[in-house]
Amino acid sequence: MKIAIGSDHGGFDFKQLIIDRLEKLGQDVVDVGCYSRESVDYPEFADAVCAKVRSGECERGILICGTGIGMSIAANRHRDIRAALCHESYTARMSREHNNANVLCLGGRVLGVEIALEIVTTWVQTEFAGGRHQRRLDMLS
Ligand SMILES: O=C(CO)[C@H](O)[C@H](O)[C@H](O)COP(=O)(O)O
Repeated sequence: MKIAIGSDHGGFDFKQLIIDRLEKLGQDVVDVGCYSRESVDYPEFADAVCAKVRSGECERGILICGTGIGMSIAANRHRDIRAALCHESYTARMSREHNNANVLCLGGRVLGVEIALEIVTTWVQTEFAGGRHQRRLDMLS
């Protein structure tokens, strides 16, 4: 699967670790930045990742900022983007099974590295369950 990933400075350190994990899982990663710890503005990177998902170039996206909140607010402003801010694996699994989340948001300043990598692994490996959940998603659009 092709996954777009982006962060601001608050998520920059996690981004490379997550890219490494995604590549180990056999995923194809498109990194839209940022590329240093210099202060930047999260909406720019949320927009870049969401554009790649909406265009179909990437199947899913991952966004990391300090808390994950700014990225999730920004991502969910885009039509057809279902962004899930996750702090543990159960929510990450449900965001895929029930919500067909196509963007995962994480907080680089609030999560431990191992928890973040576990969330990413679960989210990437979980499929949408469909059925009654599709009916509910249809109601959103
Ligand atoms: O948007 C956020 C919070 O909702 C992100 O966590 C940002 O990373 C954070 O606001 C950046 O803060 P900074 O003081 O400019 O480093």
